[in-house]
Amino acid sequence: MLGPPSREKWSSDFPRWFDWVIETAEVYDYGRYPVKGMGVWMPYGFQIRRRVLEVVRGLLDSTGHEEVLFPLLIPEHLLRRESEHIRGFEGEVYWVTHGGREELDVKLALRPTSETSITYMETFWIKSYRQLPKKYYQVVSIFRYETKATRPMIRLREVTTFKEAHTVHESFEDAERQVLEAIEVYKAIFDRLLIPYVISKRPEWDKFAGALYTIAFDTIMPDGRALQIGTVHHLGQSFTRAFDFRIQMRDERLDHPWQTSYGVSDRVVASLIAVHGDDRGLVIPPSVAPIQVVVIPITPGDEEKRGKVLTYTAKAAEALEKAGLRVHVDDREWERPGAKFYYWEAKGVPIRVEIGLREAEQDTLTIARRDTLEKTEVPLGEAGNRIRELMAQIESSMRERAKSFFGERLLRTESLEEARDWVEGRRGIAEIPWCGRESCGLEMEERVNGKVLGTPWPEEPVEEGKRCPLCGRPAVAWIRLAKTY
Ligand SMILES: Nc1ncnc2c1ncn2[C@@H]1O[C@H](COS(=O)(=O)NC(=O)[C@@H](N)CS)[C@@H](O)[C@H]1O
Repeated sequence: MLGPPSREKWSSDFPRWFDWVIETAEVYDYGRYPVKGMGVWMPYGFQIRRRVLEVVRGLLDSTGHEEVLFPLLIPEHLLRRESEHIRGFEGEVYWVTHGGREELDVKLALRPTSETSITYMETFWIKSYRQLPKKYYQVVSIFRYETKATRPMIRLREVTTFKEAHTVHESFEDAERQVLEAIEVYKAIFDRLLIPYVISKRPEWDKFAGALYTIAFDTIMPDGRALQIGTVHHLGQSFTRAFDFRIQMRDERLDHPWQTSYGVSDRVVASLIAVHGDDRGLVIPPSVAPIQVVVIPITPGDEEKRGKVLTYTAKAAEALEKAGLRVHVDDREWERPGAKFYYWEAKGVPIRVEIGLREAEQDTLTIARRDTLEKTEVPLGEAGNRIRELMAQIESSMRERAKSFFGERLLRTESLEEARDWVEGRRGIAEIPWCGRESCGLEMEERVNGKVLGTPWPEEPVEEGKRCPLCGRPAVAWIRLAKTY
């Protein structure tokens, strides 16, 4: 074998690779639906999305979150209740102004996110600290009139896989504890999907509208640009004050409770596709692969031998299904084996099983793993266990490969020029010492020609003597910059 598939196109022209792979693997149809920034989940992609959401829901449900479902439409007066929030979203809101031929007397927003609608209903549901903490979440479509370049799954105007969690607490500290829990949940989600990330505290000038602070997860795309794949916000009492939401506190006082919110979106699927792909297509982690094993019979011309192969194929598929594997037999008559190999490699199926006359006569299976294309032959009787072991090996080698790729794209330097070359050169994230002042932070964005992602979370001390390269003051933190999506 020539070794694992190349990643030339995958890294040299990532946006085109991404468009190619989601179309070739029949994951997502983007660009043909006649509304900008809105795409269609096709059956295979919808299966991947469903399994990713199973991971997300599983981790939220097992940490005391309750799933809810709120209306899509938010009346203008609710959306405008929290001034910072509406200022942050003013330019991005879609409005509904008519019902049929009638003009509506109240404009209705398509939710850009749901802090306002959820806080409003919480004022009816929650009266006492005894009911806290409350942890709601929903998986919905949200709508944002994005003006930056829209991209499939990565920057949408209808974000179709938006998991938003909203929590209520009796104190700032308990909300802070919830921020930590949300970060642990997000770490678990991305670890399960083998997606590497850095966690940063967003700078004051780029936090979520209405939040006290924002903690963000960023991964790095094959072209060296960072992608924000999850965010956790401490909302303080911003929304509870705006909605005059008071409850009876432990000391009998009436006071405003404290909130957090945290979200992930279609970008989780986008980063799963991007981080693990190669020039042949998707490489899907076995745990979320819709099909884990595709069985391809290689039938000789002779009728009798063909029958032998197909009978054995059915027996093998049944044995693998009995072993609890998600199996698909590709017995399409009109496709040659080679074309089938490419078809299923593009779809990223972790394991391919080839069955020809030899396997049928020797009661064996030839197994090819998608990530490295390596082949082995195993007796049918051991195949279930061997494939399960192989899938575990695939997960850990995919995790390692993603981690080492990511590690090579983090640079720590005291030189602004080196940081600029790194970011300009789409090499990834650069970290430089920072004095903590906004003016220097914004100046660095100019000089490095990148976006400030923030500072490491949890906070890391900066060694003695490190100075901000712009003003010379002692550095209080390393600041991260990168090209971003
Ligand atoms: N236009 C978009 N397309 C795809 N994903 C997006 C888009 N806008 C935001 N996201 C994703 O959604 C996550 C949460 O969005 S957010 O604005 O940061 N936070 C909120 O809306 C809070 N209400 C927490 S749910 C982001 O971290 C990002 O990964």
